[in-house]
Amino acid sequence: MPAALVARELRRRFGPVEALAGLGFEVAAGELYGLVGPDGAGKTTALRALAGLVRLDAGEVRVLGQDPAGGGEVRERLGMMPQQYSLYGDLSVAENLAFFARLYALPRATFRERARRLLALTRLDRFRERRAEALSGGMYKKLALACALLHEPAVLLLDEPTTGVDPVSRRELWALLHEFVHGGMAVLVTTPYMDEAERCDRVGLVHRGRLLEEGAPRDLVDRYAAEGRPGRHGGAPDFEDLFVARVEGRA
Ligand SMILES: Nc1ncnc2c1ncn2[C@@H]1O[C@H](COP(=O)(O)OP(=O)(O)OP(=O)(O)O)[C@@H](O)[C@H]1O
Repeated sequence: MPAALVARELRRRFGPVEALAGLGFEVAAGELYGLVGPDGAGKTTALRALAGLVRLDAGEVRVLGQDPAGGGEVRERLGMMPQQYSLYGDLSVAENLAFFARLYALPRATFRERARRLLALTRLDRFRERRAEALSGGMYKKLALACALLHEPAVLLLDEPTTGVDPVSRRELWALLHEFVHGGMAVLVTTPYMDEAERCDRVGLVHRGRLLEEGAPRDLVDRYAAEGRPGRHGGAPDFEDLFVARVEGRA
């Protein structure tokens, strides 16, 4: 089966900055893939390119075999949650969902059923009448995720979905993601958190617009440990040790 998401040799320059310098990776249906890297590594630019929102200097992206910049049907099968997700602050939780349902032209009965399920999953059902601007950071992100999932996309792109979210809500958000991935969704997530990287099926370590290393987090750490490197606390190395060593190695 062809990969749900393909990024091939992506290149993009912003003036003197080479944001993407040949980045490539693939994400299968039913896989949770994490792009991990320091600030400015090119993660957001890669995600936006996959959504067809960045003009590339070279390389190509494919979403379910199609070019997302071509518009049309594939856009409808794509969900995206950018870092700054704009909900309507003066609308309630329920009204925000209804707004996005109209945007996706969902039939009323379909919307009702999905909104009910998403509100239950995100545990926002008790807050359906609360205005979005009065939600906590974690609840706001969960509502954004619910809005991005309302049209049941086959592919989901999430840019640092848990930044500013408390540990309990972070855990809930990840549990939700795993549930959707079990259902066959392809999910690409960027994260600056090492513990989150470890929750992905596979991760790509991005630095200066390139992939330094890729694989299942456990395999990457095992490979690193096999090089005879100790962890920062003297014990076995973990993902954070690997990350710091790889990035510093290229500094
Ligand atoms: N529209 C733009 N105009 C100019 N420079 C840009 C633009 N978008 C990104 N860049 C630059 O490209 C580089 C990669 O940025 P990008 O946002 O993709 O990194 P990132 O890995 O997502 O980092 P962060 O987590 O800090 O957002 C950075 O140096 C950034 O300043």
